Amino acid sequence: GTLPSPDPAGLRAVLDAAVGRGAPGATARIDDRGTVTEVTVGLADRRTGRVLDGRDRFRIGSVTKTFSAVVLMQLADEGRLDLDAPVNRYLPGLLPDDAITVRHVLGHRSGLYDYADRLFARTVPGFEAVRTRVFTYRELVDLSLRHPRLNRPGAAYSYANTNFVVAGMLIERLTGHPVGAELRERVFRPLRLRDTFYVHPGTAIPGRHARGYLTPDRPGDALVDATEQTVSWAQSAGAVVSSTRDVGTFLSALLSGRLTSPARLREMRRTVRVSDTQGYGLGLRRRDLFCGVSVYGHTGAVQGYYTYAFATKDGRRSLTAFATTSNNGPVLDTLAGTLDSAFCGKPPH
Ligand SMILES: C[C@@H](NC(=O)[C@@H](C)NC(=O)CCCC[C@H](NC(=O)C[NH3+])C(=O)[O-])C(=O)O
Repeated sequence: GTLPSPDPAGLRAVLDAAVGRGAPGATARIDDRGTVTEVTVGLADRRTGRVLDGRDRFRIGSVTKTFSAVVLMQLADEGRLDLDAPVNRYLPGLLPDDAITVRHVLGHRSGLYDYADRLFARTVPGFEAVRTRVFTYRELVDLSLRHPRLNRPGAAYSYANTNFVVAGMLIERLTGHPVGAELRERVFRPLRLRDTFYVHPGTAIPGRHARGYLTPDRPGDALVDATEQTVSWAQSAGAVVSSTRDVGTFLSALLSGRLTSPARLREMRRTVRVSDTQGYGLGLRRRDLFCGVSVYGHTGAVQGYYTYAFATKDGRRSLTAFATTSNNGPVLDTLAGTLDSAFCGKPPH
């Protein structure tokens, strides 16, 4: 059916609230079959006072997981990957349990522990300890395997960055190319995503970008400029840099069936329950909004940057929003309101 019109005033109110709760800047872009609504509030750089621009690039964090999943779904379409095969068939001896399949990994049902929980138990020291470090995939998986698994393979949803590190290892093993090269060839170039880069292990965001500020755990402590980091702790789980326009283009292309076969797209959208209003498919989140619309995409949280990137099931309308802080629950919860403004229109009075 037809969606309510987007609510630009509501969108601005949400972004103003996010800035009011501690984000230096926030921006959102709705693309409704070519009709674009864009709202931007606050600063790109607190030191120089440069104001945020809707075209500024930023770190999309776990929205990267959707990009990595697309590469593996394409390999499945090409007959080079069996989603129900054990990961260990392609990466012998990697995981302690042959029963963990590729599908379990892409749906966060492997039970593998999320090493990021340990790395970032103390937010700022944890970040400072890894911000210039370069990890191998194997080191990250080994960090996870030091801990007991959370569930038997396939038995439950338990989010872990480890799963999309394994996804990156699968991409490199199956193609013989680095993840960045596969993302460029299969997604960035075909869709002409000129603001989108897989940046690892370099720490600099290419071109004009928003600076990201990490909120410390202790209230009142100064924000930490987290813009430059290797994101080596995440890589194929979180290292893509992009823009609101490019992420919207990507999600619309994916959900309108331009990146995979219809069968693979159906598999990506087949979700397991995360909560009453949320599900997780393969590298894809589903959120059910109060107005009865379900949207598909991903959230992101990398030091200094929160992202919401979702689109309608057919990809005809997309919303990409980011705020230039992280580790700030009120900002993350506030930013979720961009979905309501984008897909549910004006709230019922
Ligand atoms: C949530 C999102 N996940 C991601 O984007 C991945 C890449 N990020 C994380 O797992 C959080 C790492 C800690 C961030 C740090 N937090 C702390 O350090 C907390 N002690 C921060 O907020 O910057 C998703 O999949 O939806």
